[in-house]
Amino acid sequence: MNTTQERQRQSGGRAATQGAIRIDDVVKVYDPDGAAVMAVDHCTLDIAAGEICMIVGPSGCGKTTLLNAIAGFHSISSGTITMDGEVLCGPGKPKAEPGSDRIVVFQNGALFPWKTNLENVAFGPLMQGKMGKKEIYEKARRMMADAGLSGTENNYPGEVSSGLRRRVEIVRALMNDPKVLLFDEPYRALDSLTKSVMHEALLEIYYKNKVTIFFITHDLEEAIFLGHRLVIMTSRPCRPKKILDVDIPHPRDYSVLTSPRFRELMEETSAIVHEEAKKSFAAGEKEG
Ligand SMILES: Nc1ncnc2c1ncn2[C@@H]1O[C@H](COP(=O)(O)OP(=O)(O)OP(=O)(O)O)[C@@H](O)[C@H]1O
Repeated sequence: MNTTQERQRQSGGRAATQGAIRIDDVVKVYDPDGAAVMAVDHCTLDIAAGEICMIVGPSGCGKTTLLNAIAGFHSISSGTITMDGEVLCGPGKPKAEPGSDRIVVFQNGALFPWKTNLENVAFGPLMQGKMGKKEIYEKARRMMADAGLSGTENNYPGEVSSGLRRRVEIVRALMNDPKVLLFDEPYRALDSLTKSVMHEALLEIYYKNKVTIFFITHDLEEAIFLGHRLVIMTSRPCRPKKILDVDIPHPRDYSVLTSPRFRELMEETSAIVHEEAKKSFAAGEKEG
């Protein structure tokens, strides 16, 4: 079975056909004429369409720098990033154009508190003006229903639980039909019980939408639970130190956490993560 078929099997059937990201020999040096901070060091990584790719690495290693390069928020110094074979940034074009095909999901606090959940979800497409208002609201209601948000359409974000708010934030991003969702440690401050609710919500929404997910985390358990693949980065400057296929089939639920394979994968990876964290600590990187 090839990798795509395997991924298709693992993700529960229908495979995504768009949103393949290739990071090819990317280097990023901040302030090259001054302090010259090298954040990314000849990093190469292929992410398949519809893959949940978890990026794990110590504080300050350069994970967000990579995410920002994909999103088009920052330039790269050399190398190339492509999406579905098209150059996002590379030689002669150091910075990608930000676009609705790659959306950073800002979790917690990014909703307009004075708009209802439905109005928040419909906001982006309404502003873009590419679809009719009726069509947008129909789509918004349908996507909210798919994400378990029926009945909350007319509530304001402050009136629903934080779990439901975060679902609204993801649905708002998905309204733009992105190929890739980018998450930068969305659940870092949450206790493990709340996190587990968030993880299940994210997977539930993912199984219906199958976009590519680039997800940064410090939390190894979270990474193995959610990801098709785990990319463990070196301490700064970052590049993949170990890439691991998480061979636990999707759909997953919380029973996975106590399975022998999950524990094996934790054991296989925790020493590497710990080693890089120690290097990063010794180099004086601070908790971001
Ligand atoms: N605009 C900038 N100018 C100079 N240095 C920067 C800039 N942005 C980030 N850096 C440095 O680049 C390195 C990588 O930063 P980045 O935010 O990508 O790391 P990270 O792995 O996402 O960290 P964390 O997990 O703590 O969020 C850090 O040493 C950081 O201080």
